[in-house]
Amino acid sequence: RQYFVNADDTVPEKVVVQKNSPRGVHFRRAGPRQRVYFEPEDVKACIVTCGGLCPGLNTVIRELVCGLSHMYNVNDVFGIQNGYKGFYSSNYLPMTPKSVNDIHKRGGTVLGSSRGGHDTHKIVDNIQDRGINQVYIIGGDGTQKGAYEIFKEIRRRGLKVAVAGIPKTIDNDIAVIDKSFGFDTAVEEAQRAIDAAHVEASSAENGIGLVKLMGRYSGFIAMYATLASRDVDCCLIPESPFYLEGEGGLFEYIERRLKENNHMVIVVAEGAGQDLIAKSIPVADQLDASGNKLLLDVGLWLTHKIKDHCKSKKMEMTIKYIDPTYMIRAIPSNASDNVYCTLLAHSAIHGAMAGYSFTVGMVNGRHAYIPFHRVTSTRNKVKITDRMWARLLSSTNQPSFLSKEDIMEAREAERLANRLPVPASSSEHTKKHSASVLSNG
Ligand SMILES: Nc1ncnc2c1ncn2[C@@H]1O[C@H](COP(=O)(O)OP(=O)(O)O)[C@@H](O)[C@H]1O
Ligand SMILES: O=P(O)(O)OC[C@H]1O[C@](O)(COP(=O)(O)O)[C@@H](O)[C@@H]1O
Repeated sequence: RQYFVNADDTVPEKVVVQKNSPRGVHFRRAGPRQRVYFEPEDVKACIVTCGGLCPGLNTVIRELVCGLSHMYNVNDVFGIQNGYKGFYSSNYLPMTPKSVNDIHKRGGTVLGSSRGGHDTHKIVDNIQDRGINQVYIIGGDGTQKGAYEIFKEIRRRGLKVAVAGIPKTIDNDIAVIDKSFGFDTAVEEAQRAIDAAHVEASSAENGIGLVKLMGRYSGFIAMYATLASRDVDCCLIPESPFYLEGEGGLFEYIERRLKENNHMVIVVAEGAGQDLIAKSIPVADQLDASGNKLLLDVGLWLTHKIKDHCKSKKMEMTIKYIDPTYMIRAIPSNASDNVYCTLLAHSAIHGAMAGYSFTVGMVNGRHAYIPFHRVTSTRNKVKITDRMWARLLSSTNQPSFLSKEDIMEAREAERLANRLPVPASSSEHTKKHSASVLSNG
């Protein structure tokens, strides 16, 4: 992880508030001092939330409004309602420290959110018409891509406007940053669903509790919730392909586990096994308003598959499927996420007041300003060749579902992604594979 901070020439390595004076705030970075770019009395700021919900959205909104007012005496702050389209389709909502005082105790976002509706020109026209000069945008990777488009258009028009992206992702799939706000809360809340699944499973003969957790492309919540719980016997994530039938397959493991323990708990991330479902239920891909692929319900599919398998083996069993997705997303953030949200909001304010445009985030434990394109060009995923996944496998004792070739391919993909040299011990297979990947670009 070498990107942290100073990856763009407009981005300071570290900005620390040094002095709060009526004429403006001075900043210190590793080197020379910097005057603020905006005089507080000139600032007109707006805040928007886009994409799916995540615990902590209201805390970030609250801290942006209060931070601007308390740290900089900026009181001209507006909320954009219902995501990007709110820039041009609804009225702006004036926000004061008083009006946002209690919102962090509620889940969701007081501003509303939406998918789709990103029209760069209309958005920047409205920013320009209304004289807004600081735009705080809270959302996931799609939102940050949108923020980058807005920033580029603002730069093209030569406007004196700072765009600050605050990454939100309950899936923890945004690259570069250590973790997203709301993630801790989500893992904690997932325990309640896992506990319920465990109680149901252990109260029945051959009981199976199946819990689906979020994670379209990245299985972080499923992995951490499994590691935290210790009641989970099997965790399935998108990064680790699995199969049902035959030696080393999921059915064989289920049979064994039920024989040994009489019950079991399975956690599945929503993006796991999508290729298997598509093979058994061929349906055309559907997209949401933002262009994200709509996933098929792996929990429901797996429930039916397990039932059918047990029936064919004349095995009595009970399976209870729990999908707590929206319950997890909708709760307010916990104490540690509240602190993290506050720090993110404050960093965003300091950076914007200094005139920078960036995505803010914690990188290797330091608050950093990151160029938009660095967080949107890749996705953070669980590395199945890394020790965290190995720890999970040891903790659950589940099969890895991986062949030797799968592991070598995963290592090779990781090596190519990190541009590392071919290890001396690497087999001919790996060398051939890397040569073919390189020649295919
Ligand atoms: N490539 C893109 N360029 C511009 N705007 C985008 C892009 N991708 C998504 N958006 C906009 O960002 C918002 C949120 O995107 P979405 O993918 O739904 O959620 P998230 O930000 O959580 O990933 C939507 O309003 C969508 O139109
Ligand atoms: O709110 P919707 O449209 O049902 O979307 C559900 C999706 O939202 C998420 O909770 C978060 O997704 P985003 O990061 O794109 O907002 C995903 O885990 C889930 O697949």
